[in-house]
This record gives sequence, C-alpha cells and structure tokens, in this order.
Amino acid sequence: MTDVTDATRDAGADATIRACLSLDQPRSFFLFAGAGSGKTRSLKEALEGLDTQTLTTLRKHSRKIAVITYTNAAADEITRRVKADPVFQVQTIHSFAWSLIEGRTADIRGWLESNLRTEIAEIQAAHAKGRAGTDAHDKREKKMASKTKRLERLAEIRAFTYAPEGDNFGRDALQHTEVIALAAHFLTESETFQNIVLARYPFILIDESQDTMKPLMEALLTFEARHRGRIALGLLGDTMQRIYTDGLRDLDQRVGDFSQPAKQMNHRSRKRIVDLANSIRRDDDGRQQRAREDKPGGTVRVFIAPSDGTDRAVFEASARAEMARITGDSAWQNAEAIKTLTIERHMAAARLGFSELFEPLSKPDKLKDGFRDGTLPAMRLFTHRVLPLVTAQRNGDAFAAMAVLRDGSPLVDKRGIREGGGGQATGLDAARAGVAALMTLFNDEPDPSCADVLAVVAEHRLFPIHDQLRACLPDDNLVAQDMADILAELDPLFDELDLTTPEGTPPAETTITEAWTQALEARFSQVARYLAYVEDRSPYGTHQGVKGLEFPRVMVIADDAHTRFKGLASYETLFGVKPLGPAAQKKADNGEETTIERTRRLLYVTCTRAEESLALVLYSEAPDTIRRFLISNGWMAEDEIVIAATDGTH
Ligand SMILES: Nc1ncnc2c1ncn2[C@@H]1O[C@H](COP(=O)(O)OP(=O)(O)OP(=O)(O)O)[C@@H](O)[C@H]1O
Repeated sequence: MTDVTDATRDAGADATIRACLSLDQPRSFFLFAGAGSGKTRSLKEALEGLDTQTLTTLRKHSRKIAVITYTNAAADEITRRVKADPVFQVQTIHSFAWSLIEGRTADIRGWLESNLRTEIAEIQAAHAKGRAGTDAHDKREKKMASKTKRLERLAEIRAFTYAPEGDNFGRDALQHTEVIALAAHFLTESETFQNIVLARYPFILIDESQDTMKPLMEALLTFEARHRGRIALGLLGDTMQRIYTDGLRDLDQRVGDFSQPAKQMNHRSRKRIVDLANSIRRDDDGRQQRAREDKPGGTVRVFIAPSDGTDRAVFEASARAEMARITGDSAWQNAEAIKTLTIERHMAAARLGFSELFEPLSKPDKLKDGFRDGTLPAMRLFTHRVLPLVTAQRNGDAFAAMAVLRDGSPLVDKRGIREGGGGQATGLDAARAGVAALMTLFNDEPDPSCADVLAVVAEHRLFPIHDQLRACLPDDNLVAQDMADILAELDPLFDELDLTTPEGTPPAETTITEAWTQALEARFSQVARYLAYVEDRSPYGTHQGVKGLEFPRVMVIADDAHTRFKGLASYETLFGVKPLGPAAQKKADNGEETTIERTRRLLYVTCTRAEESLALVLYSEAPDTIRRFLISNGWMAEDEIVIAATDGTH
C-alpha cells in the first residue's frame, strides 16, 4: 500500500466524482469540502479527466455538459481550462436558466399571464384592507397599474428578451427573478421540458451550490429525484460559505441519496489560519480540516479598537506596521500588497478616497448596480474618455491622446480626421481646442471637479454626453441638439455607444439627476480611484466579493458602527457584545437562522482567503468583551490580541 500524503489524501473524492460522471450510470453527487480544499480544482479536473469515448458520444448526439459557476470570471476561467470546447456549456445560473427557456414564447406568456393575475389579485386584496392617502396606498396603485398594463400588452410580444447582466427594461424584457422562476417552473411542471433537458444534459454540475438561487436549486433537486439514474447532478460547495440569502439553507440535508465525496485538506492556508477556521466552524457544523505539512506556522492577529473616536486610517496603518513587525514580512507595510476586506463598498470608497463620487451614485436603484460594478454607461465619459485623455496629455503621449479621441470623439472619427462643415467647428482643430481647454482646466486647478470637466467637454463637444449627464448641464437643450446633429452625421459609428434612452426605460427621474449633480461635485482625481476599485486593481474587496479567491496577506475589517445595512452582519452580536433582539431570539428558539450564523459564515469566508497571514481589525463598543470571547472560545491566544491604546495606536 502506498503512503498517504497531503497530495493524495483526498484523491478518493476526485475518483468518486469521476465514477459519477458516467453516461451508462450517471450518479448525482455532493462534494462536501471546506475552504481551500480544492473544490474548484476538482471541478476542473473532473472536466479535463473525462475520457475521449464519453466526449465523442456526447458530441455525436449533440449533448452537452452544463457547468454552472457563480460569476462570469469563474465561467471564463473554466472555459479556458477546457479550451473552449463547446461540449462544455459553462455559464452563470441566470444564463443557464435563460438557455433553458429562451424561445418558448407561448409558454412564457402563459406563465407570465397567470403570474401577473395572481400578483394583481394579491395587491388588490392588500389594497382593500389598507388605508387611503398613505405612501403604501399610492405605491400599490402604481404597481397595479403597471402590472395591468404589462398584462394587457403581453399578447403583442413576439419574442421575450433577457440579458443576464443587463437592466432588462422594455416591454419584451423578462426580469432576473422571472427567468429563474420560469426555469424552475418548467423543470418541475412540464414533462416535455424535463425530457428536453434530460436529452440535452447528461450531467449538470454546479459550483458554489450553497449560494445557487433557492427556487432553481429546489427545482433541480426535484427534477433529479424524479429522473434518478438518468442524470448526474453534481453539486460542489461548502454550506459554511453560504453568504447570500438566495441559497438553500438546508442543502446538505437534501442530498441524502447523493454520493457524498468529502475532502479533509486545506491546501491554501498555513496551519494557524486553518486552526482558526476550524475554531470558527466548530460552533456551526463542526467539520474540521487539516493543513498541509509543507504549510506550517502562519500568523493571525486581532486588533480591537473602540468604535467611537478611533481614527480608522491611523489604527489600520498601525495594525499593518505591527503585522510587518510580527511576521517579518515587510510587504505588510505596503497597503497595495494586502487584500483589505470591508463589509460594504462605501467603507472601501472612504478608505480609497472616492466617497463623494460613491455616495450619491450608489443610492438610486437605476444607477447603483452599474456604478458599483463599473458598467454605468454615463460614467464611461469620465473613466474611459476624459481620464485616459488627460493621462495621455500629462504624459506627453500624443499618440495615446489621439487614440482616445479617435475612439470616442465625434470631432475625430475612426475613418479619419474630418474637416469642419456646416458652420460647425469640427475636425482636428476643434478637437485640439477642446483638449487645450481641458488641459487649461487641469493647469489652473490641479484637481478640478467632475462638473467643471463635464462643462468643458460639453462646450467643445469633445465626447458624446449621456442623457443622464446632459440633464445636469446648465442649458441642456442647446448642447443636446448640437450633439444630436453630430451624432446623426456620424451614425452608425456611434450606434454602439448607446447614448439614447432605450425604449421602455422609465424617464430620467429627478432623483437620478440629483444624484449625478451631487456626484459631479467630486474632484476628478476620484475617478481614477473609483476605476481602480471597480477594475479590481485596488487592494480592497468586500467580504462577499472575494469568495473563491486567495491572497497571501488579508486584513478583515469588522465595523458594525459603519455598517449601513444592519441585516448584513453584526460582529458585535457574534462576539457577545450585543444580545440578539427579541424577534431574533424567537427565531433562534425556533431553530431559524440569525445574524450570529450569518456573521460567523462571513467571517469564515474572509479569514480563509488568507494564505500566509491574517489581521482581523475590529471596532467595538466593548473591546474587552470581544477579547474575552476570543480567548474563552479558543479562537485566539492571549498574545494574539492587540487592544488599541487611547491614541488609536497600540
Ligand atoms: N491537491 C492539491 N494539491 C496542491 N494544491 C492544491 C490541491 N488542491 C487545491 N490546491 C490549491 O489550493 C488552493 C485552493 O484551491 P481551490 O480554490 O480549488 O479551493 P476551493 O475549495 O474552491 O476553495 P474555496 O471554497 O475556499 O474558495 C488553490 O491555490 C489550489 O491551487
């Protein structure tokens, strides 16, 4: 018998998965394994390890292996690993759900019709009981009117549309929750649909299954149970890493009939970090991991400061310095070399210095998602036009500046430099004048406001201006008309810029203009910081956004006082500083989940991102209570806890 090593200890789990992925005898499985155990690696290896005969048979019958990932980035990575072989259909859950239902117009219409009728009836019932003249009353009326209108227009729709990552405005568009609900509905209710899915996919593999939208996961489990032996539903995940409320809470209880390969190793983190993860998990499902023998040691420290009156920047800088001293790893002195995890983005915005831009734009529903993930079209004027142009000019790089203009300015189009015409100052001279005016702005005032920048761009017609920004200009009609003329001439070159309001988009509300007006007061330097953040070039991430990732040095920041959405997590409650409220206590008594479990899981996810060293920075009303909690629960040794001195250092 060969000796078991860290590398081979969990080999049995991969062998079990391989055996499950058999066309003759497909078997569903649930890979149960903790952080850093190589779940994602197992998925990739399972796909790469499929034998040629299986793949040839699949291709011959136009069948595919569905692989569902949590993010697009993960889908891209797996697609790359399988060399973009089309036998693997790798996508996110929304794309997958849409691929199942796309084109089933009549069925979708039927479902929507009955769904809308039910929703309208429910609102009507609430309305009959509610009082008139209240906000809720008005909202219900609006909702009923819009749902009734949608119902009336359903018959006109020739094909439903859906963009998994888009806003989905317009008459024909389906909403994200509808696409999930529709796929779940057909999967459980329609035998024809089930047969189509069975014919198309012998294996459906889902990564991060603990966070897969509940309705679809329920439907897949029902579908699997009904057709057991004809399909392998492969779930990879870790219930301790469920961080969204969308996921199925008792997933591990629902897969009793599945094969359940398990893994013991943590290949990512050094021993001290694995020990901490085990301690955090002990109060949950108690599953424990082993660190690799070639990854001993590692450092964990907790820095606790009073939430009132502590200067966060000073305290965190001193925590980094202390980490550098303790670990002997000077990279801790360099904020760029550390991954700092805040619970909400506004905390990162404050630390990175783009709060003035962030705060107003992250509020309105219509702006916030695009702004937060860096896809807000209006914002591109600053991030993708003005910023690179100014940077190029400052670097004396005329070639790069021209490339920006050619790419985005109506004055200088891709087909060559236009000469002025129709009495308008267009062409290279106009572009030069515009750039000069812009740079004068930056010379006069090294860091002008975004509003000043916008005014120069508008005055010189340097770049097209999105509707939302145009509404903030003093005399928007004039500029709008000029711009419309220019765009009409350049069509179709600027079609792709999506400058017009799509059909069905609600008219720009005053809240949107107000948000932009406020955000435009931000200094232009905030644009670069914002861009670095959304492009993930900054050293900050959120607790939720780093699932699946790993970093040598991690600093986790827990700051309840600055957490706005109180339902997200409460470290003070987890550590016993604050008791559960009466309602939450009642939930706990009924065996329901409370903020304690949610916060513990978030802490588990964040701490297990660290490979070498981990600093936990806590702001609390009662630092000493936290200290006692950590020691009495065996999470930390006494000398691993650093309490702030009154001046905010230690
Ligand atoms: N068998 C192995 N031998 C050596 N290194 C491994 C092995 N399996 C995984 N690793 C490494 O361990 C790290 C964690 O792997 P992976 O990201 O696949 O884990 P995971 O279980 O998906 O983690 P998490 O759930 O925490 O996101 C990666 O750096 C990976 O390369």
